[in-house]
Amino acid sequence: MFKQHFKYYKSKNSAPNLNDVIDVDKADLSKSLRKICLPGEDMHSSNPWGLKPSSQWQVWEIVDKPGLLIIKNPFTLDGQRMWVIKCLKDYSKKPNKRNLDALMDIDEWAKAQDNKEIAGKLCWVTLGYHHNWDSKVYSDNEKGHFPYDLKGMVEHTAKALGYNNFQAEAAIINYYHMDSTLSGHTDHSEINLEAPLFSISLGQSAIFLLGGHTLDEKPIALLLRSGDIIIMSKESRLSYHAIPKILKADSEPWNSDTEISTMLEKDVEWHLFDEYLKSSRININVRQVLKPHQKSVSDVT
Ligand SMILES: O=C(O)CCC(=O)C(=O)O
Ligand SMILES: [Fe+2]
Repeated sequence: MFKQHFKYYKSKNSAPNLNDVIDVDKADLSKSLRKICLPGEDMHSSNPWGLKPSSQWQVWEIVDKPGLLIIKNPFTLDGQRMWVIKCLKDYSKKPNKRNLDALMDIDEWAKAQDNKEIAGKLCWVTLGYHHNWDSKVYSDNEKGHFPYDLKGMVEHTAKALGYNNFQAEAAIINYYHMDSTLSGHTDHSEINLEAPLFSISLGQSAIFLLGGHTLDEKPIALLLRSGDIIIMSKESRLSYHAIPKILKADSEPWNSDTEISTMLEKDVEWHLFDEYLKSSRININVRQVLKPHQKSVSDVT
């Protein structure tokens, strides 16, 4: 079931029909979505993470997939730009682990940008407890610094949803091009499988499939736009999911002309990032690894 749907949406020969794709911007699909009222206290105060006050967020649960939540782009224009720049320029530097390490020694995204071929080869970066792509096991010896800013933004978002004790301890940044896909998988390496998983989309749009605990269950398809945050919690935390297709964005909230960016003058390099985003999507996938009182992976007390 899951694989058929993946193949259908991935198909390059014929453009897939998007009628069944849940889109939070389409009122007629509202029966697929249930509005969530935030249990956390309203976070009015301005924050350093480029997020609008949580009283302005629109949060939905997918009716057929309890525990799968989507926050429709809660970022300001500058907030989106800030996270794009962090993902491309800061987090892609050593000593963070990157797929580029196996390919070349290059360390500056801006330098790599002079050479489009190199910039295009950046596929993933891991932060904090590094995801081990082979063993899929986290280890205390394979742990880097988890950026304070990303930790702050995700834990702030978690609190707004009522997850007061969420700890951001591991992240994968995925860099997609228009023909990239991510096949069906579950994320089950974390010791703490009760903690939700936070996933932030930037740049071009994507079709996200979420099925059940086996590949036999029919997946739902959800359209993810730049700025959207999905949360995989409860029954959906261990469900199969995939990205079968990257779609051209119907708008560019990272270039909104209704909001004035204060970064425009400051960041003369923005055009480099803007150029990259024209044909790319970035996903920040954040997990808690440890149980509440655990100090390390090896702490079994
Ligand atoms: O790109 C996405 O939205 C999903 C990424 C994902 O599932 C993962 O990194 O485990
Ligand atoms: Fe995943």
